[in-house]
Amino acid sequence: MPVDSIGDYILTMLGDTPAAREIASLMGSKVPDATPSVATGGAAAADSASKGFYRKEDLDDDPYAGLGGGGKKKGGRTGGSMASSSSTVPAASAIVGGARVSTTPAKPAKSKAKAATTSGLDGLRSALRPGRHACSCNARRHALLYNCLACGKVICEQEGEGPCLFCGSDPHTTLDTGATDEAAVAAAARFKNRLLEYDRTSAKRTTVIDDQEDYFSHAAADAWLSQDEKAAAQAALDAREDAKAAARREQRLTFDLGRLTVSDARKGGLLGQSMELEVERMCDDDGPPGATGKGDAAEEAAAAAEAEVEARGSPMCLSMHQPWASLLVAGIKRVEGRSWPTEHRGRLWIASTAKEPSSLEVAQVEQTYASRFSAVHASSGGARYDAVMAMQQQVHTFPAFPTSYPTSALLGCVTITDCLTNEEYVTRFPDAEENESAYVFIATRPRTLRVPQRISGQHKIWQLDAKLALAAVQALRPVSSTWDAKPTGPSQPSQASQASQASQASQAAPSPVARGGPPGLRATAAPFMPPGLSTTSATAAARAAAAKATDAPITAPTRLDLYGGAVMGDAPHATRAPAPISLQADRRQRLQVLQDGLVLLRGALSLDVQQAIIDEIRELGLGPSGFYTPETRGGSMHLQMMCLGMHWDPLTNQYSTVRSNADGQPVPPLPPALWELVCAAAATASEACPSIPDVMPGVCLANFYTHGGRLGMHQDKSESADSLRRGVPVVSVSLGDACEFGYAAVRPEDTDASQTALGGAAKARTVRLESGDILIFGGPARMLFHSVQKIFPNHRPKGLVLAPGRLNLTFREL
Ligand SMILES: O=C(O)CCC(=O)C(=O)O
Ligand SMILES: [Fe+2]
Repeated sequence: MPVDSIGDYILTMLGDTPAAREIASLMGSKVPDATPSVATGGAAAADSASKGFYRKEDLDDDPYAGLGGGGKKKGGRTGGSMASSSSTVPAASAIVGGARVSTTPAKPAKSKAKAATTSGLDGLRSALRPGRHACSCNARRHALLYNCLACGKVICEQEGEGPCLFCGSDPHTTLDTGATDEAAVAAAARFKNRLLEYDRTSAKRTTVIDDQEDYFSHAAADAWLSQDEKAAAQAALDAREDAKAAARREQRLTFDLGRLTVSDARKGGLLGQSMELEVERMCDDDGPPGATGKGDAAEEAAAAAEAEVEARGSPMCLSMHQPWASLLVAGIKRVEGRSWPTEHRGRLWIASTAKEPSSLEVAQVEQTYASRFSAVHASSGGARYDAVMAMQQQVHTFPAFPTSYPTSALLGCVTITDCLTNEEYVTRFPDAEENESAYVFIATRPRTLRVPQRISGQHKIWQLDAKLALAAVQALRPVSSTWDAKPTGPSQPSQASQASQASQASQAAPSPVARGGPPGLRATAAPFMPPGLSTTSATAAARAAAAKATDAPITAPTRLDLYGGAVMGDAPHATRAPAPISLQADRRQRLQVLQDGLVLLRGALSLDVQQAIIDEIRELGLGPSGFYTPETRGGSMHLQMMCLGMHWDPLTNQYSTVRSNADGQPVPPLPPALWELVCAAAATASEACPSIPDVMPGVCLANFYTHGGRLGMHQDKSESADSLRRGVPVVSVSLGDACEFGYAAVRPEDTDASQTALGGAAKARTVRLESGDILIFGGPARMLFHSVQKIFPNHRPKGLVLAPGRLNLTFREL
């Protein structure tokens, strides 16, 4: 097809639109001059009849529709209303709501096509049909009037003013609604202005200035300084760094190996105290290595005092035959017997003699200790207890036997806390290993040397070379020694200590021990206290005594001493051996079923057993993971708490292996003897109330309430979903002053009847819990709400040694 014809074809197919004309003229067609005023709004209507370009659909429906569709030709004017005009009409101003179409005769196509080309799209905007017609040009072809306020459609001149041809809404109504509401218009204007203001100031407002930078960077990087100030600050910084570097080059340090100190010659002062202290802090008899001592000022003071005593005096050493020497520093053997007493307290180095033990001798001794461990282990719940503790990673294992028993060697050290006559030893340590010597040295905090040092020993307790001791201290390794029974018992000063003191008093110069050191390290008439805890307990005792006088709650950070300032000697039963922790024989006769699943074992514990439990808890409570006052989101609790087995965090309501909300300390294990007691109590309760299942307690919360103490209504529900679902009981042991214990199936202020499904009365009831009672709530009563409403001061068994108040232990299975 010739190119000309293509142009014609385009005009035929696309209609006489300016765009089509332009294309056709580019293709070389002789485009007739449809309108003299393409650029000013004229339409092709006038010439369309002769050229056949004008099509009805193009105008009736959509100006763009003609581009794609065919249709019948239509000649002449489009309607009587069509105005005749040869002038150029400003599109936007002259034509609103109507249309003006030029009737000017056609001019040569070429020049008009050119005019269309030069005028561009502006020229297209004026092609209007008379009247209002729906148009989808989006004001690209016709001049823009406004947007429909209802549907947003772009209204062009072709559509004209009036109800929207798309959605039908009337702009006047729409506009009127807003326009008459002056308040709304003003608010909208304010809002608009605010947005514009935000936009204008956005960069300024969103600039981040890091205030913290001051703390973490030097002045030269301070965002608040000007360039000059920054430069000055940088110069000062450089000068300081230079000065420091110069000073470092001149540093002279003096290591005093005798006094275990490091000093700076220029400054003329001590830089570091004894390096021993660090090692001392790592080792403790009352918990796993590294678990104690940190952060406890009293213990640090004790260790410092011990080191000071040693620094002034001389390190002391005891020679022992193998295999006992190695077993002592390995924490397997816990005491050492001699025919002579000693006044030595504190660190005692242990050296082995030259006598080689036979393999039979070693095997026999090891066997003796292994069987002893099995006996202690079996009496404390054995495998079932192990299973629970292993789950909580608190495995009680027997310390490993030494792999060798070197002779003539320095092996390690222990801390001597006391020297007892044999009679005293048997009374105070009825469960501990046998020893028939006239005097028994109580050894704690065993530590072994990584590499034993060859040495030739002397008799009795002798002075070790200070330099060797200093080197040895750094090679010490703590060992766990928690497997054996802990010393418990009366608080009289040992006769052996008195004998030592008497002999010491007769000497002209006081011994280092008498001159200094914490009370527990001295041979005084102080009550027996576990090593490392003495200062803490003395301070706590003073505090508790003060609290007793004022009956004020004990909130000081010093650990609570459950003896409350009393000494065990005050108690009538104190001279007797501690009772094995078990239930009273007649417990079944005094059992009360308060409701299904809620059982009270009245008087389940004898006075001696109550005291034994208090003693055990007191010792743990004085330790680094002892009693503290928990903070909840609502403030401090009105009690002091210590957790055993796992730590209950009141902020998260969850259990953790360390005291997550307090001091990060690890949690002491659940004492095996208490574990057994709890299993037995739950078993007794379930005999009377079969809805109560067995319990394998993994955690104990010890709460101490002073006379003003209390605990609000709550459920114990931090345990696992499985434990709660099975209704595994909570076992609660009451000691000391009686209390009013409230319980209810629903929280009293809660009227939600759905909760009565918990069983029992919805109304709160109370029961008085006395010292030695055990309350068990499990099965359908497991989720009971309960509270401690008040403490009855001095309502307690006579002779019980416990600070004024109530001690409660709740045992739960996780
Ligand atoms: O002290 C008591 O008798 C109750 C203690 C208690 O409910 C708890 O520790 O959750
Ligand atoms: Fe509770």
